[in-house]
Amino acid sequence: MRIRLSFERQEGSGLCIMVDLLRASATITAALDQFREVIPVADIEEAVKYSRKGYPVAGERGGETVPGFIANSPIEVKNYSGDALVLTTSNGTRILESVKSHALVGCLNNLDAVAEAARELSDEVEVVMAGVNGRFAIEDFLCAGEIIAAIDGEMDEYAEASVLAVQDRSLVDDAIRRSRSAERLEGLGFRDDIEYCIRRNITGNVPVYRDGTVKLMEEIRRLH
Ligand SMILES: O=C(O)[C@H](CS(=O)(=O)O)OP(=O)(O)O
Ligand SMILES: [Mg+2]
Repeated sequence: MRIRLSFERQEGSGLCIMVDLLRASATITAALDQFREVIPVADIEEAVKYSRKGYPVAGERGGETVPGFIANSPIEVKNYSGDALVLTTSNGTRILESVKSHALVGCLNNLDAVAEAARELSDEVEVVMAGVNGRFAIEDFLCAGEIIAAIDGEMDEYAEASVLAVQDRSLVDDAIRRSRSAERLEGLGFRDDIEYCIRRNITGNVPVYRDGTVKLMEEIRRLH
């Protein structure tokens, strides 16, 4: 298994895992307990169009919930259910929309499940850290490191660095809690989301982005 780590953009064209720990990856992973699919859209205007058609819509900019939308929050989405949830976020949904073919969505909540799915689907995987508006985000790097360690394969140097960075889980948790993203979210009243996002392996959900929509891997298998 060959594993490479990239920032913000998929470099290759095969299977990738999009990692946006705070919070798009966790929100999508949780939402698929409540919705059959999540439709990621890059801009608020597009989300509003869906909203006018009656779709439930979630999203934020800079962490602040768009007025009238559901928060980009793995905790808050659990209060809603339906066929499809439309989601627009500052980073994660934008990165998904730029993916060339298909992507798994990875976070700490589904760490082992997403690693196992990657091993099953391909002998080569690219982990893509979302970052924050073009800037490196430590929470995505550390989450990527845990996922890459769980996949266990031949790594490029960037991937290896991320694995070396996650040898001590309590240091990882501290760094995530002290991250710029966590500080911003805490200031906006989303402290519980940070604690939720840090939890490992609380779900077997493996979201798969393909053809503009995200569904559970088992749902895609059922349909094909
Ligand atoms: O809503 C979030 O947690 C972040 C906000 S920010 O861009 O880090 O300010 O968006 P996400 O797309 O989930 O990184
Ligand atoms: Mg983020």
